[in-house]
Amino acid sequence: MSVEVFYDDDADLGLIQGRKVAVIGYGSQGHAHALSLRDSGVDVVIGLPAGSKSRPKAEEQGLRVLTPAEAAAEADVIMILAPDTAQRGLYAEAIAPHLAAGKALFFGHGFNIRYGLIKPPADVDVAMVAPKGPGHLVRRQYVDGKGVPCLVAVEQDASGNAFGLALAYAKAIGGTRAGAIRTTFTEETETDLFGEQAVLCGGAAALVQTGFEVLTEAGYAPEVAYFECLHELKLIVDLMYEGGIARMRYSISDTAEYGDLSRGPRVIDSRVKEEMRKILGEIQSGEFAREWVAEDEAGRPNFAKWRAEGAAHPIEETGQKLRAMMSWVDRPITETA
Ligand SMILES: NC(=O)C1=CN([C@@H]2O[C@H](COP(=O)(O)OP(=O)(O)OC[C@H]3O[C@@H](n4cnc5c(N)ncnc54)[C@H](OP(=O)(O)O)[C@@H]3O)[C@@H](O)[C@H]2O)C=CC1
Ligand SMILES: CC[C@](O)(C(C)=O)C(=O)O
Ligand SMILES: [Mg+2]
Ligand SMILES: [Mg+2]
Repeated sequence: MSVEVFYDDDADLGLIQGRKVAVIGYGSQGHAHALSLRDSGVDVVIGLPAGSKSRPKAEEQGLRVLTPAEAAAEADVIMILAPDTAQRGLYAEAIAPHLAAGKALFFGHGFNIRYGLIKPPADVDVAMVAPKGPGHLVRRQYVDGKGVPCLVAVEQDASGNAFGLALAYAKAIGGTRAGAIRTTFTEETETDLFGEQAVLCGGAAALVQTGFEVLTEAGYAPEVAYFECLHELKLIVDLMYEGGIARMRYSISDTAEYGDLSRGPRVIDSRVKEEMRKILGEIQSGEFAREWVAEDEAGRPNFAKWRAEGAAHPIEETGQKLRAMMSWVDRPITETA
């Protein structure tokens, strides 16, 4: 099945330049969207609670900051870029009372719509512009005249041109420079959750930590283990990113390639694939969403415990020492937010 991809020439920037956009939240995605929308000539206002620690960051960039309710009342396109778990309460308190026919409600991820946590009225457009990359990269690419590919979806087309409006928004943040792919809220949500849990974040972090543990428990120096299991991963992934797995295999030695082909499937075996299928099933059935919402409502006890355990893993201390020797690597986490 082929996907539809849209580029700059397919999008009419005028559609979003003619609207007032409220960006609710000013974190990883929020700052990138807001600054790039503004630089694309769009009238932007930021919505943040009175005590939010993001307020000074937005104000330093010369953006106008209101409360979420004030911003939602003023704007006719409302992009929700607060944490997924905060969105349901935020929507009920600050956004729903200010939605009116003709307005548009936008998301950067489909979680709350896919799992029925937010149910917008029928007379507003509901769309998604989801960059396929972290917010800081979205902004950096925009500033460099490039873009991060986006997924664009429409859940509800009250105006008859919700997709055109979403494409215009994607253009304003640089997404159509790289390509905007049409999808659905369900496809974006389920694949995004699966990717971050099984491969990109959960899978990759567990693979790296486990490799590091096996080497150090066998008596090898943590510094050497760090290079082998974490540092060089970027170099290998960069090759995959540029030309796929085939390009990576072309660049590595024959010895590495034979080890890759003969041993890789033993590490990621049929048991791992079965577990990945179970994880996908939990996402599709809503089990993961229910678990995460309940964890959040309970004050995130497991999240805090697992986060602390991860931070205390010996690979972090080794990495901190080694990265201090690599001035070109130890960049601050955020540059613009
Ligand atoms: N991180 C990423 O790169 C990606 C994120 N997404 C999606 O984008 C959305 C935003 O995620 P992300 O950018 O990571 O979020 P962050 O955690 O980086 O930032 C959240 C922002 O929302 C603010 N905020 C918190 N609570 C509220 C509230 N009740 N009302 C208004 N603002 C609030 C925070 O303020 P404060 O500083 O005060 O906490 C902060 O400015 C999510 O839907 C996520 O799934 C999609 C693609 C990639
Ligand atoms: C991979 C994590 C992500 O899905 C992302 C940056 O795209 C997220 O939710 O942060
Ligand atoms: Mg993602
Ligand atoms: Mg995600």
